[in-house]
Amino acid sequence: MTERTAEVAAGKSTMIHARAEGVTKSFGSTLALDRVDLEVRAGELVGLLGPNGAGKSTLVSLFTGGRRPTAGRVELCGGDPRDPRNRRTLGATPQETGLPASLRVGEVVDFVRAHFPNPLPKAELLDRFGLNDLVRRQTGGLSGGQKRRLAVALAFAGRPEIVFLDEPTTGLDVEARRDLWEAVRSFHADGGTVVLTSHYLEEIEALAERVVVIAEGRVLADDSVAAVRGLIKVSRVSLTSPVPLTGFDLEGLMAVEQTGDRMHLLTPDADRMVRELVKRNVPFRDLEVRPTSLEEAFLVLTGKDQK
Ligand SMILES: Nc1ncnc2c1ncn2[C@@H]1O[C@H](COP(=O)(O)OP(=O)(O)OP(=O)(O)O)[C@@H](O)[C@H]1O
Repeated sequence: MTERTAEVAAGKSTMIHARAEGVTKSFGSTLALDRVDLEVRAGELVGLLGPNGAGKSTLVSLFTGGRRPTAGRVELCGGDPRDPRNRRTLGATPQETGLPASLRVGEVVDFVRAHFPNPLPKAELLDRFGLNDLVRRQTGGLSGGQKRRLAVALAFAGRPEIVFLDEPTTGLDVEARRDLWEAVRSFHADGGTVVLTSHYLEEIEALAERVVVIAEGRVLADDSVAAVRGLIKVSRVSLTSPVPLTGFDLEGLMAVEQTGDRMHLLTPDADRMVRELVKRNVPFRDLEVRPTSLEEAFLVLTGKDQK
């Protein structure tokens, strides 16, 4: 166990690896990030969760020095992420990675490792990310999932202290996804700091202890996985009723949507909602209950789906 690992294991680490303070980023008239505050301490594994266009990739690109904030301050390892000296211990996999098509997997790994003073041994890197069988293959001929695995592996080539993984498992099959999770877990167990983005709470749940929920450029929640699960656990109770539901004052109703003659009631507790409907003598037929998607839960959370 390294000194840092021991410190992290003992919960003593207060070192901030990445920090955003009042960060705003605009692209023309699009406000991608709106006064975001976030601190990532050494040894943490943080999941950034949010729907499409929430601002996750933009935040990652600010932390990794790819972009500059419009307002506010971003720090990586105590300094400006745009200064290469502060990126020496950084590893990153952006959402889309351009790999030189004519180079072989082994050559790309060699090329990236050569940029670091103390890289991970090639065999270990290939092994951890299941790339052994692909070493002699040109990257241009790899499948989307294989390219993704290589791109994520490259983030770990220089033995980083902190890695940013932007939707690392997109396009991976179940087995490859599990292998990748295992590699991330083992990096974290050795004291590494991880920030990963995802659309899926399940993915973040499999890895992270802390979830930062982002929607429309703002941090909506920063909490444990269990707390966030409670926050975004929304069910949809659908029914057909000959009468409008307004006026029934149903307890636990977060929002109502209508498609044709079907009414969809969004609620944190579907059982209670069904009891409410019966108690208040609401006439209904064809009752159906299902969990909502994360996107729907976010609409409710951001107040876009008012009753
Ligand atoms: N280079 C750019 N030029 C213009 N608008 C941009 C640019 N990059 C991002 N945006 C906009 O900023 C907002 C946030 O985008 P971002 O890619 O950060 O979201 P995201 O949460 O990563 O989404 P996804 O999950 O779909 O990748 C979106 O409205 C997007 O269209």
